[in-house]
Amino acid sequence: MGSIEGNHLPVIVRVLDASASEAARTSAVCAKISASCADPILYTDSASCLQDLADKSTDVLIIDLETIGGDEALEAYAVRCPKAVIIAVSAKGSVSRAVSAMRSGAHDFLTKPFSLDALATKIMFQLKQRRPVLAPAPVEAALPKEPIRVPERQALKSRSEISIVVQTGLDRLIGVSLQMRDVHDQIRRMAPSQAPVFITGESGTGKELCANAIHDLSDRHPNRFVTLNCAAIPRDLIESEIFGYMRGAFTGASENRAGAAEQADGGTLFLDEIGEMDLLLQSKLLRFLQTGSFQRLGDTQSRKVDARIICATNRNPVAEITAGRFREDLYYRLHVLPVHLPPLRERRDDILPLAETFLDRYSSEERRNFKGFDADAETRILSYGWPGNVRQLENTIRQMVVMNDGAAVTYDMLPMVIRDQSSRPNAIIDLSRERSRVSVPSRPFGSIEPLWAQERRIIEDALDAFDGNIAMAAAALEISPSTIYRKRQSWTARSL
Ligand SMILES: Nc1ncnc2c1ncn2[C@@H]1O[C@H](COP(=O)(O)OP(=O)(O)OP(=O)(O)O)[C@@H](O)[C@H]1O
Repeated sequence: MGSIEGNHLPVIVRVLDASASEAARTSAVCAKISASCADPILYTDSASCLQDLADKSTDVLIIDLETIGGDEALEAYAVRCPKAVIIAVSAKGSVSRAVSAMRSGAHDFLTKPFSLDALATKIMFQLKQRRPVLAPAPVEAALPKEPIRVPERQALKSRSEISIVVQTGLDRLIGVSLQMRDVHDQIRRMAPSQAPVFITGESGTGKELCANAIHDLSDRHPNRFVTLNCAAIPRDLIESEIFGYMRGAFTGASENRAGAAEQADGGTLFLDEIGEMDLLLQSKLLRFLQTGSFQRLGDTQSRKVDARIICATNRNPVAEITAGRFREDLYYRLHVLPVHLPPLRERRDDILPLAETFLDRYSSEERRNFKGFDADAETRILSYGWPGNVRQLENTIRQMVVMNDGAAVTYDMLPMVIRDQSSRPNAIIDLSRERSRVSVPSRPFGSIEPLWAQERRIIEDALDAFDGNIAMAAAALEISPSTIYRKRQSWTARSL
């Protein structure tokens, strides 16, 4: 995104709407966003918009879904401007439409008629997520003193405060679990190096955020962080996207164009889903890594750039090498600094802090009043398996916020798939197995234990079964963690 890297270039806004008057009205949003905007570019037809998205820089794309033939068509636009903020608008708004548009690449959705203020708020929120406007600072100064910052549940910021918070580096990669503390630590150590980073982890575990954090904490942060998602680009276009092309190199190459490698000169090139690259292109990438030089498609001249490479995959790279789909020599070139992001189900301590952060974020954005989760909702959220990892958790919270309002998220607000855990046996932890590991303490035969003592025994059994992890014990007992804290206090009071 040309103007999104802290160099204060004007924001480039494109609006696609078959109705010229609607497009013109929408483009007036430029006057409302607190960033300097170039003259917005309006389109009433898809073809010219698609062409420009492929060839020219775009920071914000506002796109009418009826004009492009529905939310599924959105993907073709998103692929052409992977760094742009995309706001989908539609006269046929519904939650399923919004969710589907977001799945196809939109960052947000608005139902027509919408207010320009609402549109401006959404754009600014997304731009700030993407553009940490930082004064260049020495790396040490950029390092957060506290590695983890989780919003205090009771001390919610005001909406306006939340919307102007600009998070960078590790701040955005929320995690309090031991595993995530370890990841934060690795990121801090790897950031100053120039060596390639190889990030693995299931889809939605935060690989891109991790790559972003490494860039933000490196001395390359004043320059660009360029992402190329190899899975989102047709295989035969990946080469021209990475290395660029010269006019006439292929049909449709109407002008010379720099690829992602050149755009990332002095900065970081993030190759997401690298496992999707075909073998021929893998050998070109290897040559680029070995020599730092490459040729644009259709060019005879070699070019050199200085871009740090970070790549990510949700596949098992060793299995890919064994299967002959990934070059072993490329793997060893790239696999210098490995980072693995564990799935969310293996770091359950992160679930609540993440859920609360998303609740704050989307309540503020959607102007809702949520302050937290009630005990039942919290228990369900903590015990669910989250096969889609943090992305699924984020989308779930967002969907709940859009659909409901109140002070607390209740169990009934949870989507069916989370509530109805019996339909997804693998999605929940096997509590019976966990419980069977602890022996039940013997009790005197025939004696009646007071209720509080029975409760205490059950809760302590559960805590033992989960190595003292209160969140998991509470999830197993289907009570809120705060109930355990309260009960513990009452036992202490009894024994005084
Ligand atoms: N630790 C985290 N803290 C806050 N948000 C997170 C975290 N991890 C992931 N997310 C959010 O979850 C979503 C998915 O994250 P991201 O795109 O980084 O995952 P990914 O592993 O790269 O996924 P994929 O493999 O599908 O590309 C994003 O919206 C991101 O902001």
